[in-house]
Amino acid sequence: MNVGIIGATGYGGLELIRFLHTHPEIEKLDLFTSSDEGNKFSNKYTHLMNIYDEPLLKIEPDRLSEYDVIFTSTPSGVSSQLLPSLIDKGPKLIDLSGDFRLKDPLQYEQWYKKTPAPIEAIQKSVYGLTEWNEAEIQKADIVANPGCYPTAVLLSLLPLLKENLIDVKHLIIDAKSGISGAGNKPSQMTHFSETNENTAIYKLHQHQHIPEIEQAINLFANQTSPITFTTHLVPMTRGILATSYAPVNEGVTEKHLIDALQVTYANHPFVRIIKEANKFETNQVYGSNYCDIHVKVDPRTNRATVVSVIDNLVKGAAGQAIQNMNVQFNLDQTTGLKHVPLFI
Ligand SMILES: NC(=O)C1=CN([C@@H]2O[C@H](COP(=O)(O)OP(=O)(O)OC[C@H]3O[C@@H](n4cnc5c(N)ncnc54)[C@H](OP(=O)(O)O)[C@@H]3O)[C@@H](O)[C@H]2O)C=CC1
Ligand SMILES: CC(=O)N[C@@H](CCC(=O)OP(=O)(O)O)C(=O)O
Repeated sequence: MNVGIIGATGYGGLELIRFLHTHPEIEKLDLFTSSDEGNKFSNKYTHLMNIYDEPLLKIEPDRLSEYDVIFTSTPSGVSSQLLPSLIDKGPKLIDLSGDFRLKDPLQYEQWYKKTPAPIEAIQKSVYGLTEWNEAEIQKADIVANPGCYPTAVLLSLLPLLKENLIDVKHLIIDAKSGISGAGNKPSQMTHFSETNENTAIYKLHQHQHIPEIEQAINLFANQTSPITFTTHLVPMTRGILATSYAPVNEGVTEKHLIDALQVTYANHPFVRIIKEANKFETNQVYGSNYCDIHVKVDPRTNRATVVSVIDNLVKGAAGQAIQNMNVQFNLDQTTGLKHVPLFI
């Protein structure tokens, strides 16, 4: 397969390169830039020296239809302009940004504060939460890869909501992310002296992943309710830990919750249900495409605590995007993604 990455110089792009480099079906991998045309990729990223020494390519929309797959790993508002004219023109399109995730363009405008993609393109896009939407992804010309937080949250909650085991109306989701979640463009929020020795809550009640999570809960679990979702920035590079709290419904025990998770993911190699967790931490999935989930019911409050961890750049971005590509091309989902987590 011939693959192009737009946004190759960003954090998501770098992870796409890392996994696609050893993917057995990739014959050609071209790296595109909007700001650094002609520069040798390894000048910028020395860890890829002798591996990707080719110059970065200029984005020429007319030539993108030559590829089998185009990944866009660009800030919001870029792929909404670039991809619509490529739909049905040959390449499978996989967008890592939020531009094609929300089905209601008004919601995109409200939460992203940007102009939405054309409605026809939004309608053709398929939400790429692989474990929950495989049949649609397989047929899709354009995949909207999920956000990092929604991936961690939805994988852990959907089985419980779908079986009506927990109460969505009283659901509270508290999530924490490493700083690479904010991309490689420095800002006041991500500056070392602002993040080191610090933990911050941000985008309170305004996070763009709130409507994405609500939309997916409706689509896959048939439940409609506004959710409470808060995000925190913690001083680490990678990782998301999402903790959700909800009352269990009448007659539901911890075993019911564990069974629902185990049954749902029995044939999904990247989701690991951890029954007994003396330790449960972001580092256990570092650098890998795993999502680990643990659940416990507190008998004193009758509330379930559901916790999940992912690497935001892998299962939360590039890894899941490649998993979706594998599905689109009828390959085993794990192709090119069998890396075990790094011990750090
Ligand atoms: N970081 C994360 O954990 C996750 C990120 N995402 C989403 O994925 C997307 C990429 O994220 P991330 O890699 O972190 O972001 P980065 O900021 O690290 O990288 C984005 C890249 O996009 C390129 N770019 C910027 N403007 C344009 C433009 N106008 N046209 C074409 N390319 C452009 C830049 O490369 P150049 O200047 O060379 O063109 C840049 O390196 C974002 O939408 C993000 O929200 C989703 C899930 C997780
Ligand atoms: C730590 C941090 O800043 N994380 C980002 C996640 C970015 C992302 O995945 O957002 P998209 O919906 O645009 O893809 C955030 O909270 O906005």
